[in-house]
Amino acid sequence: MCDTAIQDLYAEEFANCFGCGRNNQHGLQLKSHWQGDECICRHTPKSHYTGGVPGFLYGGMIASLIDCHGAATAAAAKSRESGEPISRFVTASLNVDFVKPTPIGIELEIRGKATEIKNRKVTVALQLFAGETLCATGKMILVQLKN
Ligand SMILES: CCCCCCCCCCCCCC(=O)SCCNC(=O)CCNC(=O)[C@H](O)C(C)(C)COP(=O)(O)OP(=O)(O)OC[C@H]1O[C@@H](n2cnc3c(N)ncnc32)[C@H](O)[C@@H]1OP(=O)(O)O
Repeated sequence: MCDTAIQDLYAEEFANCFGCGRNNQHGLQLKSHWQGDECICRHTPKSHYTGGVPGFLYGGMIASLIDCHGAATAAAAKSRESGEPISRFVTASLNVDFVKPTPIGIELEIRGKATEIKNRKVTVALQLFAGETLCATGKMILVQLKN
């Protein structure tokens, strides 16, 4: 696994995101790492992010985890393909399927893979696991910000 998180390579002006900005002291500060042929993010949500039934995670938080990790996956995949430094991608489209209720209290693992890279546009497929259980999947289209 690469030691440096993708988000720690974002330019300073793009490092303020609530979900993954290293400069956002009130945010989740998610970290994503390239491993093999995919990108991995691990996070244990706090209990107040419940969806209303204690012990289960709010769907909006699930979407946030997928969203930020998808952006990191796109940035890493594009950088690996082009040989250029990590750049910032933003979400143009985000689709989430909630497969099973997601428990709070255990570490979640989100796995991302780029399925298509076309110029500034990257398509990413994501899976969110709680232990061995697949709880959600995502499909995203991300666009590289222009310089
Ligand atoms: C300090 C500098 C500040 C800079 C400001 C940054 C603001 C960042 C915003 C804050 C974010 C904060 C972080 C967050 O929270 S990210 C979550 C929230 N996301 C946003 O707020 C993004 C808002 N949208 C936009 O800014 C623009 O629409 C973007 C940048 C996404 C594209 O507009 P842009 O003019 O750059 O590109 P383009 O229109 O030439 O498209 C390029 C390619 O992508 C394809 N495509 C596009 N959309 C879709 C779609 N929905 N489905 C399928 N495909 C889509 C399009 O067909 C084309 O493909 P192709 O025809 O070449 O094959």
